[in-house]
Amino acid sequence: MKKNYLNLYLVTDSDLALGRPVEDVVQAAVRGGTTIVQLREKTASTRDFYHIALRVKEILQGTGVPLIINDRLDIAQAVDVEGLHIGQSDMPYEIARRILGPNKIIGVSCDNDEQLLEMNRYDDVNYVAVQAYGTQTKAEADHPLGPAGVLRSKKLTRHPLVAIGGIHLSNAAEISEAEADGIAVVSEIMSAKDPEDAAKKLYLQLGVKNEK
Ligand SMILES: Cc1ncc(COP(=O)(O)OP(=O)(O)O)c(N)n1
Ligand SMILES: Cc1nc(C(=O)O)sc1CCOP(=O)(O)O
Ligand SMILES: [Mg+2]
Repeated sequence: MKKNYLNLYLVTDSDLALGRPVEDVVQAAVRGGTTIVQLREKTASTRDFYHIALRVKEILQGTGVPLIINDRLDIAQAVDVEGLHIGQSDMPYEIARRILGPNKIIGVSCDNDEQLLEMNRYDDVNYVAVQAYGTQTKAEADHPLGPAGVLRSKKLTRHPLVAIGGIHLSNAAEISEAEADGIAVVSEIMSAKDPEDAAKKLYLQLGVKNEK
């Protein structure tokens, strides 16, 4: 896996893909510099999610871009992807780690300082995620921190930090400057007319942290 693999984190949502197959958007986004992809398909059936994951895994084969599954430990295992993203209502971290083993990436969403500090108990968390700004994409996301709060979170956590929520071309640089190790986006890439170009432009906002 590449150093700085968290830099430009695409989280998918087929419903926002303007009718295009999610794998086409992923492929274009990776051409544009996306460094990690999470399949987040909240409305897909288990069978559909499984088949999308197989297709996206094939597309990412040989690119060095890890594939992460949102929420679904069973699908992460069945497709043997690189990792799993869990939040505070999902499988507890230590159970997911025990089942997936030491070599998989596991990222954990933290909605407040207590949850960030709780994750500091574990050496092997690969990253934590916090909310940057308000977003239309996830109705339940209601804890935006802004750049100052992202910087504060970075100082509280001992793990790499990903910021997500309302990140677009116009504000990606300020979140990157707030010492986030990665910025995660859904709509900015999934709903872009040209996802490759959208990823390229975002990548350029990340400055020196992108050195490989
Ligand atoms: C990179 C990243 N950060 C945060 C989330 C949100 O996870 P969660 O709180 O479990 O909410 P859902 O995505 O499951 O609705 C994420 N998926 N990815
Ligand atoms: C999946 C997700 N999680 C969030 C959180 O705050 O935990 S915000 C979010 C959606 C982000 O979408 P967009 O880039 O379109 O704003
Ligand atoms: Mg979740």
